[in-house]
Amino acid sequence: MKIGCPTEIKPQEFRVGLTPVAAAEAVTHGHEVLVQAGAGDGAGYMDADYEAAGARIAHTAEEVFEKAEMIVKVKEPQAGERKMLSEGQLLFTYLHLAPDRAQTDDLLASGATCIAYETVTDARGGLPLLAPMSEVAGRLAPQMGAYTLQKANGGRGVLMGGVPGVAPARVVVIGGGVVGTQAARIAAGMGADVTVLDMSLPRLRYLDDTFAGLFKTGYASRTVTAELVARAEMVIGAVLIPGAEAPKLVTREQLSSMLPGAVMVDVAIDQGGCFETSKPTTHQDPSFEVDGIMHYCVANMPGAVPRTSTQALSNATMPFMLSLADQGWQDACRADPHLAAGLNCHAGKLTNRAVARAQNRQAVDPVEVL
Ligand SMILES: NC(=O)C1=CN([C@@H]2O[C@H](COP(=O)(O)OP(=O)(O)OC[C@H]3O[C@@H](n4cnc5c(N)ncnc54)[C@H](O)[C@@H]3O)[C@@H](O)[C@H]2O)C=CC1
Ligand SMILES: CC(=O)C(=O)O
Ligand SMILES: [Mg+2]
Repeated sequence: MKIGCPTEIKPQEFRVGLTPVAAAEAVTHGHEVLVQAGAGDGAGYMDADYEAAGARIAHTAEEVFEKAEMIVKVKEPQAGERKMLSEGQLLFTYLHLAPDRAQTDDLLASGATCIAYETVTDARGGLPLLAPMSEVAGRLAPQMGAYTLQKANGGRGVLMGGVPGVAPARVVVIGGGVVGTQAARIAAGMGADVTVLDMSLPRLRYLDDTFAGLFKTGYASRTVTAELVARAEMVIGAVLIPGAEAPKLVTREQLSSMLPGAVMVDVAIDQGGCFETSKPTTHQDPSFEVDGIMHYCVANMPGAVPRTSTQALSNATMPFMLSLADQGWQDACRADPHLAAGLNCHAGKLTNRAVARAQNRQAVDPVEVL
């Protein structure tokens, strides 16, 4: 199969869809790999590294999109990239379609087959292609939040760990999955007073058994959430209902009950955000203020550490990329229902129920297109 990897064009996105190691693996499997010139620069991979791995360098994104049967990327295709997709082409990347009607329209119109990293599942109920980036974003969230908490950056002027005789910052993490767990670990490591809220009792049990003493857990009822949010210096939003738009768990009205200069880090922003006042921001201009509360809502947080993130993402995507290339998408999805769960669009049809529900559209079962 001809596999193409274009340069990411989302603002301040320096990750790349294929590492030279992944390219070499695909070449060993007998595939042709075409990488856009400079695609790996931001992550520290030079064109020569890809050539040494057996890939060819394309001068433009147009060439990659025109020649490749499968496009491997990181971020959802931007409007200009969507115009270059063609019928029968396979796109393997993050999509986050639920809150993004314009992208959904374009992908359906292209006739391409689109497999979204974030809805591929595993046998333990996890999301194996979202998890590595959730680990990165979770570990970054307290770091970004702590910077935003500094007075000069609009925050309350509170140090995460406090100092002897002065209390640490109170941090509330809503959602105790991959992002939430990593965020809580780092925030606690910085010395903050951390509570993780979730609605899943098995998850709370796991967190309590594993991290007792490091951070506290709480059941995410509206009342408990509102009480803790009102007293927190930092709130980290980390909920997920796979494929669906994030539920709004902190309303605009609640902001007036919060500490002035408190910081809300909405990691769930790529699924629409879990605070009513969130809107997506970029690494260039990451935070904004509403009613005295700072909001950090960068939708591609792992792009800030592209070297770590590219390696972590590629470790997870490589086996799936290889089975798509070796078997073709239909046989690969027939053989692996967890990969089939990643199918979001095929030949103008929407194939993910949660996305269809979020956008009030019809979906067909992926099984029908296999
Ligand atoms: N902004 C960024 O750069 C990135 C964003 N993300 C996003 O972060 C979010 C979280 O991802 P993961 O941690 O991997 O998901 P996960 O599935 O591991 O965890 C989500 C947790 O939220 C809990 N939850 C669901 N509804 C809830 C509610 N109403 N109240 C409290 N808890 C609730 C679930 O029980 C689960 O434990 C996703 O939207 C994901 O797309 C992930 C990576 C990067
Ligand atoms: C998961 C995701 O959206 C990201 O890594 O940017
Ligand atoms: Mg994202």
